[in-house]
Amino acid sequence: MLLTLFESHTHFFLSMFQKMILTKIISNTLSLHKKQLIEWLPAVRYFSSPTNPLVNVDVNDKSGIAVVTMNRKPVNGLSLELFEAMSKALDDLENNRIRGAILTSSCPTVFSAGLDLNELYQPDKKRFKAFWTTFQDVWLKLYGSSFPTAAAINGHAPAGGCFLAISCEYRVMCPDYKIGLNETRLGIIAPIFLRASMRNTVSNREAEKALTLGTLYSTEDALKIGLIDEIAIYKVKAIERCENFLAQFNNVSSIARSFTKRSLRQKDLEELENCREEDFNIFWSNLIEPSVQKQIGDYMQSLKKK
Ligand SMILES: CCCCC/C=C\C/C=C/C/C=C/C(=O)SCCNC(=O)CCNC(=O)[C@H](O)C(C)(C)COP(=O)(O)OP(=O)(O)OC[C@H]1O[C@@H](n2cnc3c(N)ncnc32)[C@H](O)[C@@H]1OP(=O)(O)O
Repeated sequence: MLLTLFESHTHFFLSMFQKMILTKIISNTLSLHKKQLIEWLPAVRYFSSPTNPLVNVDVNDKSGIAVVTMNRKPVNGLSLELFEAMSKALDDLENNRIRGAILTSSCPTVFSAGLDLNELYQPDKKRFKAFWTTFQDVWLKLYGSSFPTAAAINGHAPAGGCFLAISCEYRVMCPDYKIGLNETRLGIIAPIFLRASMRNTVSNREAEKALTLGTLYSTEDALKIGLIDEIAIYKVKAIERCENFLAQFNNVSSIARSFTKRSLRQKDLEELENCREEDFNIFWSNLIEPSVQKQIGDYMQSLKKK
């Protein structure tokens, strides 16, 4: 109660100095360790991210909500550089204690086409290792973020695109697009952390069906199975609906919310934390199989011939 009041009334006005004093007073009063208390304090400093051409972060000073826009034309293929930019943006958001984040895309009809197939085809081991490790980092930071997250899916979201959306806590999608985890259709085995996000979103039975069949769902069918939460007619509306979802947390203690989220997702996060190297080794050895390489190469050709 004390904390909720404290958060709602001080959100915009505290200076860093006041925050230090308050930290001292409250930590003395409640006999809390300073690090624990800092987690409770509201955001007081908003920022605009230094421009990165691949990821734009726009924080609304009033709501404290950040819109994170992926901007790698033509289809937001998830390359090492895009993952690095996302990883950095997620660190900045965490450090600046924003109220929530909305992930979206600047491509008019594609949220993200998933992993950049050029990273998977005839890969160089050193680069692929950096790529895979950064992919893992992005998932750990997005799925485990202390702030609430939502995805405004303004276009197709196959494979890695769907994976980013389901790592968020809420999804609003525009009509007439496709979303799903189609990895098995490409001869690729969904990695451990991707399976965790899917199980956390739809029922275990739907997750099993969707992953083994590699189904790409229409927006309407995705809503039916709970893969998305709402449909919005176009991107601006999708962002608005995500903002409405995030605004609901204004009346909830941020410490209670973030601890609860963390405890629900902890097992999945630890599962990957404990086997990052093994996860890489499994994927690397599968990826360089000649049959898998041929399948990826043929698939890339088929996309170009369209
Ligand atoms: C056992 C093996 C272990 C291997 C481990 C590896 C990974 C495992 C786990 C990870 C999970 C994630 C996996 C993935 O994400 S794999 C990527 C899967 N993605 C797809 O299947 C989507 C492919 N793309 C499309 O279906 C369509 O492009 C689209 C997204 C529906 C958009 O259609 P649209 O008509 O608007 O655009 P185009 O198709 O004309 O595409 C424009 C342009 O972009 C190129 N392109 C498309 N997708 C990708 C991509 N993923 N990577 C790189 N390039 C892509 C396409 O070829 C066109 O290029 P052009 O030169 O012709 O302009």
